[in-house]
Order: sequence, then C-alpha cells, then structure tokens
Amino acid sequence: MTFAAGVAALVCALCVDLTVFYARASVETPGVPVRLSVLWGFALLRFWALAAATRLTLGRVRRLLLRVITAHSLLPAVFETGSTALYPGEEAGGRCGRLADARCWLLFVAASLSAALFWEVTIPDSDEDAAAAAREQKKKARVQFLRVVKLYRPDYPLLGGGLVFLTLAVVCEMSIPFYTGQIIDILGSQYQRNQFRSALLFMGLYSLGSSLSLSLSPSSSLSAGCRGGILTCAIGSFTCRMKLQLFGALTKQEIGFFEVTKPGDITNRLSNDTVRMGESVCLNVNVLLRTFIRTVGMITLMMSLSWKLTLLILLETPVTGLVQNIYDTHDQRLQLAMQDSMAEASEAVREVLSNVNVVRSFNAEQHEAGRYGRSLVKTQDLKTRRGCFRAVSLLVQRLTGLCTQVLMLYYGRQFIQSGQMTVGSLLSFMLYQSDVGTNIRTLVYCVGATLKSVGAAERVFEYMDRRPVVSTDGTLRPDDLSGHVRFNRLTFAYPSNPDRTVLQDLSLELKPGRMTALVGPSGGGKTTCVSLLERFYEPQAGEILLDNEPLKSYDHGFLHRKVAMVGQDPVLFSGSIRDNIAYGLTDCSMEEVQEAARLAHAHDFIQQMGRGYDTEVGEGGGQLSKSEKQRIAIARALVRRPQIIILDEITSSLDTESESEVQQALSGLPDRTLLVIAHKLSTIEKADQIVVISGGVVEDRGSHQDLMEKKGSYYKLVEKLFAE
Ligand SMILES: Nc1ncnc2c1ncn2[C@@H]1O[C@H](COP(=O)(O)OP(=O)(O)OP(=O)(O)O)[C@@H](O)[C@H]1O
Repeated sequence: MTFAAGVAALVCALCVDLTVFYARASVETPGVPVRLSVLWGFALLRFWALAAATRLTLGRVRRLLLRVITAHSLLPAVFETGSTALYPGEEAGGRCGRLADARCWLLFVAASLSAALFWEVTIPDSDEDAAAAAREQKKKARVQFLRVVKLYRPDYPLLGGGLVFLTLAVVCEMSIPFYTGQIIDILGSQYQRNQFRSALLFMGLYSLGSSLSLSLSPSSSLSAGCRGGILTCAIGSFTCRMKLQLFGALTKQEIGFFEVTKPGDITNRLSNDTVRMGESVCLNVNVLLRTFIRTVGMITLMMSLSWKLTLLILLETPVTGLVQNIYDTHDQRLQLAMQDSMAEASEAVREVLSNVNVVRSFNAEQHEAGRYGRSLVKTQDLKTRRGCFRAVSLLVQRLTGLCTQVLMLYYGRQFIQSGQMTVGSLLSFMLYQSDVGTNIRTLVYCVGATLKSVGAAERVFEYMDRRPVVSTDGTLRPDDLSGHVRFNRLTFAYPSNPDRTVLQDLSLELKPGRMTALVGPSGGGKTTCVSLLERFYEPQAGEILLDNEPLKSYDHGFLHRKVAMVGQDPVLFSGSIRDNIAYGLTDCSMEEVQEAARLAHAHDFIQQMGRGYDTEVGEGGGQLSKSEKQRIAIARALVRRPQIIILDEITSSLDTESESEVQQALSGLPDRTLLVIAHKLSTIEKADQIVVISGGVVEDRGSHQDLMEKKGSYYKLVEKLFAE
C-alpha cells in the first residue's frame, strides 16, 4: 500500500462515514422500535459503505481494518440500544440526538480504535501460513479428541451414570439461590407461613440433592461425590487399557527407534501422558458439560428475574473471555515448556543413576550436578513466570468482576425503586451473578482446554500408531529349515547416525553344519552383521536370504526361535534361573530346560545352588558371576533348538576350560549353522570358514590354513594376536 493510497482511503472513508453519521441524525423516528430499527439499519449501511470505500481505494481490506470498521459502525447502535433499555422512560431522541454530535463521533472513533489496538496487541494476527497451520492443528486436535472419546467406549455405561448425577447436581444447585430470594421476599413482605415452609422445604431438598451428587468444592468433588467416584473408575480403567496398548506398540518397534528416542521420553509417555490423556479429556468434558448446563440455566433464571440486568452483566463476558483466553494460551505454553524441562531433569537423574560407576570413574559428579541444577533452575524460572502471569490475569479478572458488581448494584437499586424488581429477586440475581462470571470463564477455558488436552493424547497416539521400520508382518514358517544364510550385497548405516555407512556392499554365506568366524579390527562391522541377521535393523540396500527366502518374509516368532544369539554381555531378568532359560517360551518343560543347561555346561553349577533351578538371579542377574550369566544365556539360546546360533564374543568371559566345553557342546549339535565373533585364536582356528571384516567390507575369507598361506589381512591379524 502506498502512502498516497492510504491517504486517499482515509479521506474517502471519513467522507462516507460522516455523511452516513449525519444522514441518520436527520431522519425523524417516532417511537422506540422504529428508532432502534433505523439505528441498526444505518449501522449496517455504515459498515457496508465504509468497507466498500476502503476496498475500492486500497484493493483489499485487512483484518485489523475490518475490525475497526465493524466496531466503529456498530458502537452507536449498541450504545443507544443499551441506553434505551436501561432508561426506558427517557424522551425519544434525547440520547440519540446527542449522538449526532461531532464529540460523540470522535468518542466512537477513539473507542473503536482502542478496542482494535487492544485486540491487535493481545491477539495479533498470524500470517497466512501460521493461520493455516493453526487451523490444521485444531482439526487434528478435534480428530484426536474424538478418538479418545471412542476409546472410552467400554466405559460408556459408567460415564452415562456420571452424567445423570452431574445433571441432577447442577439442577439442584441452581435452584438454591432462587429459593433464597423467595424466602427473603416472604420475610420482607407479609409473612405467609405456608409459602415460607414450602420455599424452605424445596431449598432443603435441592441442597440435599446437590450435595449428594456434587461436593461443594471442585477440588474434593472427585473423591466425595458419586459422580466423582464414577469418573475416577472410568478414568482408571481407560488409563490401564491405554498403558497396555502403548506398551504393546512400543515393544514392537525396531531397535533403531530405541536408539534415537530418549528413554525418558518413552517412559514419560507411558506413565504420565496416558494418565493425563484419560484425565484431561474426561474431566474437561465433564466440567464443560456441567458448566454449560449451569451457565444456560443461570442465565435463563437471571433473565426471568431481570433481563435488563442480565444484559448488563453479560457485557462483562467478552472482556472476561478475552482475558481468560490470553491467560490460557500463555499458561498452556508455559506448562508444556515446564513439562519438557522436568523431563530433561529426570532424564539427567536417570542417566546418572544407571551409570553411576562411569560418572565416578570420570570424576564427573560436579558436571552432572551442574547439568541437573540447570534443568531445575529452568523449571523454577518457568514456574515463577507462570505464577506472575496468573497473578496479573487474576487481578484483571477481579477488577472486571468488581466493576460489574458495582454497576449491578447501582442499576439494581434503581430497578427496585422503579418497582421493576424486588429485594429478594435482586438477592437471587446477585447470588447467580457471582457464579455466572466464574462459569463463563470456565466455559471459555474448557472449550479451549478440551481440545488442547489432547496434546498428551497426540503424544500417546504418535507411538501407538507408529509402524516399525523393521516390519514384523512376515508369515513364513517352514517345517524344515536348513539354516543356509546369504548376506547379499548389504549396505547399512545406523538410524542414529545415518550419514556414516557401516557396511558397504557386504556379501557373506553361512552354511548349515558349518562354523563361520567373523574376525577383524574393532569397529569393523562384525556385530552389525549379527544385528542385521537378528533383524534388529533393516539394511538400506541388499538383503539377507535364509534358505533362499528374504529374512523379512519369515514369521517374527518363528525367526527368533530359529536364530538364537548369545551376546558379549548377556542380560538376565529378575526371576528364577528356570524363568530365564525358558524366557519367552510358554511351552517349555523342566526337562528341556535342564537339557539346554547341560549343553551349556551350566547344569552343575545350577545344581550346587541352594534352590537349584528355582534360585533367583537378582535384578539383571546381579547375583551371578559373568561366566555363570554367560552359560545361562547360552542355555536360553539352546532351549529354543535354534537352527542358527550366533555367539558374539561369548568366550571373553568364560575360562579356558568352560570355553572349550561349550565349544565342544556346540560343535556336537548336528547341522546347525554357527556364526561366531571371536578375538581368541583358539576359537577362530576351529572355524570352517573365517571372514575378515574391516571398515564394513569383507577383506579376506577362507579356512585358517588357506588364509595363513595367503598372508593377507588375516595373517596380519593373527600376528597381532600373537604379539598381544
Ligand atoms: N547402535 C549404533 N549406532 C550407531 N553406530 C553404531 C552402533 N553400533 C555400532 N556402531 C558403529 O558401527 C561401527 C561398527 O560397529 P560394530 O559393533 O559392528 O563393530 P565390531 O566389528 O563388532 O566391533 P567390536 O569388535 O569392537 O565389537 C562402529 O564404528 C560403531 O561405532
């Protein structure tokens, strides 16, 4: 917009506006209804003329300008309608006449500009993209909200019961002020015993109904009222279902997901967001319904007492709603920031507690304390800001409420004097009024909060709906699996570090009944090969074939029974030795467990333990030595009768005697495909095929004899091992 166009638009608008303003004053209007109709007609004409003039001169009307035009055009009509309602006795044209005064015009211009400025400062217009994003976000929130409501389906009977109590409570509660006013009127006028008694009786009954269904303070209503009890049950059962569903979805995710996602984030969603999602949606809907019924009921009763005073009171609503809206938006933003900062602090604590030995050995106590301290200070800062903001918004709301009360008392006295109201009805009105403001504020808050409360649900659904990158949809379960494995030109980078290729065009063959040893420098990619065979990750290029079928076409459970791995640092779960060996199997007999333990050379030491196979291993197998843990892990792999056995440096924690016994036992298993990662020459030598992997590529392959004669990278490696 050029400066000249702006000036032209302003001059044009001024001319049009003043013309319509003075034209209205010149129209003679007999009687109130005609006068008000003409007034509103001119208001609309003024709005249309101003909008058209601005559009013609500027090309388009910005939203801010449209707000100014709307306020400016409608203000005189609103003012005169209000004045006529409040001072019905005044002479027609008395006030309207004054409006055609230039001072009035200036007053309306100032008022509409200030209102638009206030709006602009408190709720600035977002740009088109941001507005579209906000609309999209609202739509998404609505969909998620409905999804939560649908997920509540098994609890609908409970929620229905809660709704009955809720309605009962609200209706009873609303009737009390009405009867209070009636009693005052009966006491103030000629005392009539029967009227007084029946009013007292109704008031007592309604109070009883109200307190049975709804406790008086909102904070205790959950535990005290019947409605609260029912809702608590519904929320509890919903949360339980959600936690189970989310846990199920999480355990299906690929390993890469857990590497790139912070454990704190996962546990936060599982333990807090599931609770918050059930609570916030259910409680917000409950409060929304309760407040809505109450507000509508109260406004109806207030209208029946005095519609003029009710209109006056309702003038407070837009201001209250606006202040509440601004407060809620900021408060929720701060609350989210606080949640993130709290999660950061608990993540820091969790990391230190689970790796306290590393922290100690690097003398990093101060550093960690500093990190934790910074997270706490950040949380505290956010808390303080939230508190200040709350105080300011409360102050504004209280002041608005106070002004409304003063106005209500002022006009109330006038209405009593003119006989339009009784003292009792003013008292009833005042009792309702004190509540109606709070209710409208709650209503505004709840409409926003109900949709925003699905923020927690959004986080829960994100994980619930996540399809694992490594699919588990395979169905193949052949009866006879030979265990022939081919790594076909694999290229792979870890999801947590996608720019670094760890395996490059790697091909490998593992034959049934043969032992293959993967050797090579540390970081060469041996464990990565094993992880891909276990389908922990999906390669970016190439594929692994098992009996000439892609690995991903095999049934998930079947594959993990047929391919068993024992890692460098086996993990045991708290429970008995038997539970650990039969881990994940539902149909495993004691004989099978013992047979596997014998093969793994674990039976003897298990027997020597106080409770044999029922001995508890402690958390993470903490009550066992590393070698014992290793042998139980081998038994856990063997009990599944796998066709492919992977041993990733298991011998590093076994003594020489146990090692050779385990090796012997494994080599005694007929037709099994054995893949071993080893650094000990004694283990490597026994392999039928040795594959040297370095830098993600196969550098050498063949038998020990062949490779030694070739004097390639394997030869150098063996020399190095000897030197060590
Ligand atoms: N989870 C992971 N995320 C990102 N990079 C990884 C991950 N695991 C391993 N790497 C990287 O991949 C490369 C190959 O690692 P890998 O564990 O396969 O080597 P390795 O030959 O088994 O070594 P070692 O003999 O020391 O066990 C290394 O550079 C390692 O840093």
